[in-house]
Amino acid sequence: MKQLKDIAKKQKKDTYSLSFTAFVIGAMTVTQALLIVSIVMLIFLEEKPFSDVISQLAALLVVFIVRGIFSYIHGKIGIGMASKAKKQFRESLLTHYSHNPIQTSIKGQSGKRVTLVTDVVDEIDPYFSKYYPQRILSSIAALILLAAVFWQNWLSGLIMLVTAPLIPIFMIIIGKKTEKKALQQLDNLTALAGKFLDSLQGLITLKLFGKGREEAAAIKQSSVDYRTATMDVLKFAFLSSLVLELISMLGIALIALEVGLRLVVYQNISFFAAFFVLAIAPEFYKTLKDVGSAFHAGKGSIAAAKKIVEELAESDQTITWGNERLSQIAGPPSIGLNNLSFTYGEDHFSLQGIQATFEPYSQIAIVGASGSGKTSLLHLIAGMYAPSTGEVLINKQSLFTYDEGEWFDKLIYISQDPYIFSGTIKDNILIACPGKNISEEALNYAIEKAGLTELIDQLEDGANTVIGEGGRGLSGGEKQRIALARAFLKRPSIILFDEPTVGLDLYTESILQQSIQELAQNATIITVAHRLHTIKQADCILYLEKGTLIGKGTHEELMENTEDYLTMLKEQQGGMAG
Ligand SMILES: Nc1ncnc2c1ncn2[C@@H]1O[C@H](COP(=O)(O)OP(=O)(O)OP(=O)(O)O)[C@@H](O)[C@H]1O
Repeated sequence: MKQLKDIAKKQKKDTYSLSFTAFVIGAMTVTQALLIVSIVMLIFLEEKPFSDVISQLAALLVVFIVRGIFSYIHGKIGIGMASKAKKQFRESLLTHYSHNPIQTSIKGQSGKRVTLVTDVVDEIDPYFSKYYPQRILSSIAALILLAAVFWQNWLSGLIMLVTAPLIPIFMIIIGKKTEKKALQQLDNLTALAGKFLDSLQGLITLKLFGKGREEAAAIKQSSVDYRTATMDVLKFAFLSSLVLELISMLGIALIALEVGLRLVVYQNISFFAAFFVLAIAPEFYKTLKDVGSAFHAGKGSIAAAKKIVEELAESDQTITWGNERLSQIAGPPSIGLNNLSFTYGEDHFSLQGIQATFEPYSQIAIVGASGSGKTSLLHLIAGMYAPSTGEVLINKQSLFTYDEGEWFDKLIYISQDPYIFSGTIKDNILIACPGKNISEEALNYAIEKAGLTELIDQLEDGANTVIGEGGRGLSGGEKQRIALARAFLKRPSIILFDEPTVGLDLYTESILQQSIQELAQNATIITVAHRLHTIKQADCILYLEKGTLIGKGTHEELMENTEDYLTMLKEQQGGMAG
């Protein structure tokens, strides 16, 4: 609630505009009642001709129009505030997610995140578009109406004063329950989104394992839970409307009784005052009732804001980069790993005290059994994770003292399964050099070097063929070659390469080896290596076991002095280690 209140308070101009429009609406409501009462009195009690009330009727029309226009403006301001607040929440979430992209993306939960950024942020809307403007309107207009009633008949004013607080008291009681239910509903919605996306992404695996029906049942259960939670929220909404309606009817009935008795039995009130009070009372209770309904919708927004704030508070390992320049340094820098340690969390896998130095233009291979921490080490060198202790040194200076953009300009990371974005082949290659003007020749050179020419020539739209989501699919080898084309276009001075473990086609294998050799002429290459060929030709091999660096040196050196290395190679390569 505080979060939303603060955002609303910051939009000062809008709050003042809302107060002004509320004042005009309140004043117009009183004027409208005065005009209606005087027209009725002139026509029915004083039996004046129609021509005598034309000016009042014209004034009434103007009041209707002014009230309508100001109500419209009031609503519009609320909608504007809602859109600003939603933009702010979306920006905070996107900044949060993009601050440390790797850390965020490895945790999965994409479905939950997409729902938070889209549907949950949309739930913020009613607070600003309904509740906040209505609260201002109701408090200002209700005061004006109350003052008008006190002016004509203090007793009716007193009844209003006593019955009116019942509405906010009831709102608070039911609001507490609603918020809990709304939170539950959002939990179920994010769970449903996560489950659905998960099943969609793993559809083929599920089908192959014959788990389609089971998964469909799980999704059904998830959607039933969401429906139940939604019905719970609606139950409270209906209950709330019913009680608000009852309170306002009770208030109006009491006033009607009091005015009727004084007019007919005691005859101590004028017809004008009685009629005026009866015209104002429904408007007074309506404005309070409206804030009650808007309050209910606003509670959903509070629950949504809580969910977003929780997400924003969840601490990712945020990395702060410095502003030392790297772009002036020609060629690859030296890379040092100084007592580097990292953990995914308490009781999780950790890398411990890695010590190594890589000279410029060297070829480094990281080897070890599956799960020994090779990819994690590569991520640490890339600056995607922050080490728990120790540091990565670039030209003897901590990596994080450098400018982030300049560091990522210098390196390329070729993962085992390069990500293909929805777009053309050309777009997918050009992402290697964002914002740069790349000539056709340079692009064609990269395509040729990556062995993509033949594939592109076969396609009707050539490099403009749409791939990725919504487009043509690509094989694992073709994806690898797209990643290589990115590298040729970028010409990085550091290449981090997670060698594919799955067997690639022979063509891609040979292209991969040739390309890496060519790229290596101008770069330092650090490879998570699985192929004996890569391992053998490395200048330095880091051999990892359960997150610890067990051996370091050339293939021959490790063969000689690290027994586990030999055993691992024999197991991996089927006895061809020598
Ligand atoms: N986000 C994570 N949270 C917790 N543990 C993780 C996370 N990512 C990886 N791990 C664990 O860290 C360990 C090292 O993983 P890593 O991917 O670095 O190994 P690897 O040597 O590259 O394995 P492979 O050769 O099979 O790819 C594994 O036990 C893995 O389960």
